[in-house]
Amino acid sequence: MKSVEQHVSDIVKLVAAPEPIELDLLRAHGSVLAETVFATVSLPQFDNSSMDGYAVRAQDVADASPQKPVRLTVVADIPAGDPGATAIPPGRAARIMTGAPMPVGADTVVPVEWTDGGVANVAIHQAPRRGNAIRRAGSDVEAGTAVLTAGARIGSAEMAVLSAVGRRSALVYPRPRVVVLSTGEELVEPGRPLGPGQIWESNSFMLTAAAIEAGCAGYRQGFIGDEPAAVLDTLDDVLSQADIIVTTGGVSMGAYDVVKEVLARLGTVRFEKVAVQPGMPQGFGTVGDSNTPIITLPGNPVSAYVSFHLFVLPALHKMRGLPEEPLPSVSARLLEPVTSPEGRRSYLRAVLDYDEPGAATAYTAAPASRQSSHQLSALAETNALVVVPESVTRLPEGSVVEVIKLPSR
Ligand SMILES: Nc1nc2c(c(=O)[nH]1)N[C@H]1C(S)=C(S)[C@@H](COP(=O)(O)OP(=O)(O)OC[C@H]3O[C@@H](n4cnc5c(N)ncnc54)[C@H](O)[C@@H]3O)O[C@H]1N2
Ligand code: MOO
Repeated sequence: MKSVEQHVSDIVKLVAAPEPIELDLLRAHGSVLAETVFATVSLPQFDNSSMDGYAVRAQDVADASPQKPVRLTVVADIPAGDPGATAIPPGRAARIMTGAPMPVGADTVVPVEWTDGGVANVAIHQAPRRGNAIRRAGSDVEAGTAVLTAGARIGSAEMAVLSAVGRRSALVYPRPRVVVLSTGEELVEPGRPLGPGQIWESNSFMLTAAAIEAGCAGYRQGFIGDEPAAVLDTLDDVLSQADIIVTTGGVSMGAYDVVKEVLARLGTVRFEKVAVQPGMPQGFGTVGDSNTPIITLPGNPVSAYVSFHLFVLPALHKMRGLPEEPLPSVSARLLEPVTSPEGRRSYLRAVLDYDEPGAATAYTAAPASRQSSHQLSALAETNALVVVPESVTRLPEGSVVEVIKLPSR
């Protein structure tokens, strides 16, 4: 049987690294930055007030106290957005709002709470230190510095930085479009009634969500029955919308394993057994004139979920322009004994907990009691995968094992 590493490597080789494109900011959300972004101006660009209050000269209010408030004439009102042309003479104040530029002549802001809030005149009853409540030009970002480096994932924080330095668009690796298609004559759309022998379809929902969680644009094509012509037609339809197609079901040994039958005829898709549990029957290749990559996962829901994380995620990372790195893992102490088939590497669903910071391993792993590949309820109850090597068939409670943390769990 093929090793897990070989299968990961084959699938990663199957997909291409992305070409960068310029995208408008909100469309760039979730993409990976393909350029380093420099600030063309300083942020803030000008000294401004960090509080609503009064712009003054510190020396004019140095003696202010509750017993002897200092009274100043207010000569101007400076809202945020003021062009900053105001000047105050000695012994005068200007009412100033948060974010408004400091007037020429003032060196300090007195918060409104330290005053009587006067409009024509103001009584100040607490002396500020010089420079109080002023945000200096360049105190956030200096002009010419890099604010984001190539490779950054554009989330809400990066969106804030890009727009604040005046960028309307960015050079990015766009999110790969992942089309998810399931097969099976027994499948019924959730929300519709079930007939005898039927089940509600879940794989395409699960994997579309997983693709979106992985930073891709996930599209649920839904599911089709076991009719080869329908499978071919549907694949043809989705080719133009997909950077990669992920299918589930129909890849084992059954008489109706339609994905295998149809794609094997197209010639470029290989079907293999990988030494893994769950997720042994796997396939990958390309379809159509566009040579669109296709990964065919097994239909059992837990097998599809685990194989997505083991085999599809690394490819999606490459397609997003991210470095190839495995999912993070830690060493943990097993809270229950586990078993595993000889010659296959098991990935057992488990709850990983941070337990005793002082102990040899600070983590514990509690394997789910339901480990069969149809027992999908265990997926939502767990957050990690315990790895049991190919040569190991049982491990007692207390064994220290490698545990992979599942993303977004
Ligand atoms: N004689 C053999 N039988 C099986 C073998 C084998 O080596 N020899 N391998 C088993 C393993 S391991 C797996 S995994 C499955 C893979 O089967 P397929 O990929 O062909 O998937 P199906 O037969 O279509 O479905 C399997 C199972 O999963 C349910 N399913 C399928 N699609 C969905 C969906 N979209 N949503 C929810 N549930 C789904 C389906 O009803 C079946 O129960 O083969 C074993 N058999
Ligand atoms: O290898 Mo299959 O994926 O267990 O159920």
